[in-house]
Amino acid sequence: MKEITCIEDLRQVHKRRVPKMFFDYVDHGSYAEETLRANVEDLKRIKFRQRILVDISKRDLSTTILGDTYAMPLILAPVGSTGMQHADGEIHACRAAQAAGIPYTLSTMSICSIEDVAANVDKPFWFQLYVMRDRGFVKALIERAIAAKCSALVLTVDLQVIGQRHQDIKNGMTVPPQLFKLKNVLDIATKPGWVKGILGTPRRNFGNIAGHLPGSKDLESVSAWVASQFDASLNWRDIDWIRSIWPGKLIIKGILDVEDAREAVKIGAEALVVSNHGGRQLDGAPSSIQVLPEIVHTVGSHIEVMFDGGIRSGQDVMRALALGARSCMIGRAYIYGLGAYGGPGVAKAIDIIGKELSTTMGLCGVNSIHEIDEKVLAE
Ligand SMILES: Cc1cc2nc3c(=O)[nH]c(=O)nc-3n(C[C@H](O)[C@H](O)[C@H](O)COP(=O)(O)O)c2cc1C
Ligand SMILES: CCCCCCC(=O)C(=O)O
Repeated sequence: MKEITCIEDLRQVHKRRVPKMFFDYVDHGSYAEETLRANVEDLKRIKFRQRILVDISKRDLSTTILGDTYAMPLILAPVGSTGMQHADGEIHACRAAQAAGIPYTLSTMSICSIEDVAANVDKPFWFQLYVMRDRGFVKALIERAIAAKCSALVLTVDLQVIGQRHQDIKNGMTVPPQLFKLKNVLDIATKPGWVKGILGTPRRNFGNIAGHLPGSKDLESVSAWVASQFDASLNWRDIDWIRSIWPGKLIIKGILDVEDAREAVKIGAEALVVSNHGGRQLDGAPSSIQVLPEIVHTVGSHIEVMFDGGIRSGQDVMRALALGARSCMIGRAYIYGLGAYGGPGVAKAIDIIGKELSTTMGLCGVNSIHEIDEKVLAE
C-alpha cells in the first residue's frame, strides 16, 4: 500500500479488484449525476486563507460528537451492501473505525447483520434505519439495535422512493444481484481475490432484512423492491413513534432545506445530517456544501449539524467545518479503501483524511478543531 497517497489511488485499486457491477453501484449516482458532481466540485471551489509563523506544533484533531470524545470529526456513513465490496466488509469497516477512534454507522441494508457486527467488534456502533411498510419489523429492528447496544440511531429520511441509478440497471444490479448474467460472469472471473473472499464467508445476503427479500427465483429491480418494501407515507408524525421505541440519541439524515432543519429541531432530534445521499437521490438538488451555511445559521445553536457529500480529502473536511459542520460523514472515500484492501484499506482512507486535515489546519494556522471557522477561508 506504500504507493497509495490519496483517496483517488484507493478508488483506482477498488475499480481493478471488485466486480464492475459493485464498483459502479458505489461510484455512480442518480440520473444525470449532476448533484453527485456538484458535491465534489463545489467543495473544491472553496479556498483557504494561509497563515504563517503561528506555533502549530501541538495540533489536536480530537473533538466531541454528541457528547462523546473522538479522535477526529469524522464518521463512517451507512453504506448498503458494504459486504459485497469485500467479504465481511461491515465488520472490517467497523473495526477500522473503532481502531481509529471514530464512529461507524451500520446500514439497514448491510450484508452483515447488527448481531454479526456486534459479535465481532469491541465498542458500540451507530445503526441507520430505513422505515419499511412493515412497522412490526421496523420495531423489531430498533429493538435489535438496542439489544446490540448501538449508541445512536441514524434515521435516513431521503430514500422513501429511490432515485434511478442508470448504471445499476445496465449492470443487472437487482435484488438479488444478477451475478450469473454473462457479462457479469466474464467480469467476475477476472476478480479471483474478490471471489475467494466472498465464497469464504457465509454472509452473502442482506443480514438485517431476511424475510423481506424477493423469493430465490424472483429478481426485482432495486426501485421495484424499494417501492414494495419502504414506507412512502413516512412523515414527521412518525418520529414520535420511533422515539417511543428508541431511547437513545437520534440523528436525522438527509436534510437539505432550512424548513426541514427547523422541524428536526422541533421534534427534538439530537443531530441532523446535511446530506443529499451522496448524489444518489434527487438529481438537481443543490450540493450539500451549498446549503450547509444557511442551515447552520438557522439551527446550528439548537442541534448538532453533521455534513456529508463529496468529501474526498481532509481539505474537504476542513471546508465543511469552516462552514459550520460539527463533524463529517464519509461514504465512498472509505468504501474505495475497503474494496481495494479490506480493513487495512479502510484504515488507510481514515489515515489519509486525518493527516490531510492536520496539515491543512497547520497551514491555516489552527491548532484545534474548535478554532476552525470562516476565518480559515479566503474571502
Ligand atoms: C454505495 C452506497 C450505498 C449507500 N447506502 C446507504 C444506506 O444504506 N443508508 C444511508 O442512509 N445512506 C446510504 N448511502 C449514502 C451515504 O450514507 C452518504 O450519505 C454518502 O455516501 C455521502 O456522500 P459521499 O459518498 O460523497 O461521501 C450510500 C452511499 C453509497 C455510496
Ligand atoms: C439494494 C437496495 C438498496 C437500498 C438503498 C441503499 C442506499 O441507500 C443506496 O444505495 O444509496
